[in-house]
Amino acid sequence: MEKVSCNLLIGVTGSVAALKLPLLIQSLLDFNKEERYNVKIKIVTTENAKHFYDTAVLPEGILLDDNTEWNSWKNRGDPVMHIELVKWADIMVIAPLDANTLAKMAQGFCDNLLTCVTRAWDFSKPLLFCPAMNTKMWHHPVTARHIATLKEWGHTEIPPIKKLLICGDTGIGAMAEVDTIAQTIRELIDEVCKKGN
Ligand SMILES: CC(C)(CO)[C@@H](O)C(=O)NCCC(=O)N/C=C\S
Repeated sequence: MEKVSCNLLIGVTGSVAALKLPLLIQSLLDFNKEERYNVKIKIVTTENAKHFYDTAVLPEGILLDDNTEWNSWKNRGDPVMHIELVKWADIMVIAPLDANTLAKMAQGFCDNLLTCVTRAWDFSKPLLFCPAMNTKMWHHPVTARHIATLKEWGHTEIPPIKKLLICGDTGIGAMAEVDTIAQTIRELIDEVCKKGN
């Protein structure tokens, strides 16, 4: 059986939808239960995202944050983590992508590990993003402008859905369902990731 090896870089930002991170990671690791997949995952988190999930439920060593970057670079010659991560990744998926990081990406800001990765991204590789925000934020005119900018660059949106949101509003803004995201990634792995070990 020829295995498909794939390095998945998962970005997570400060929407309440980040509570779904452990579920998404488990869904992706479950691919490896099938003989044909050899999926490796690294997670790049923003500081705000950490408010919404429990790091203890994630596999050891999978989570990278701003401190990881600063602790790994001390002197000339040391690897620069955000550049190494761009080289390592075959696919990047940011789930959820909150309004703040969407704006930073669209404007080229890079003030943390996650936005430094996206700012140095290799556009020959797929980058998917799953917006998630309050529905009033979603409908603010700047959101469509930022989404359009990312799409112009060739990034792929997995669109938010309409739900009763945790603040009591009902409307578009909820992150796409984990199954939708996992299935989209699975199809992409088959398409872009190298065959062979
Ligand atoms: C949290 C979850 C996944 C529960 O189904 C869903 O409501 C969602 O994606 N919300 C993201 C929107 C958001 O950040 N709202 C913030 C204020 S209303």
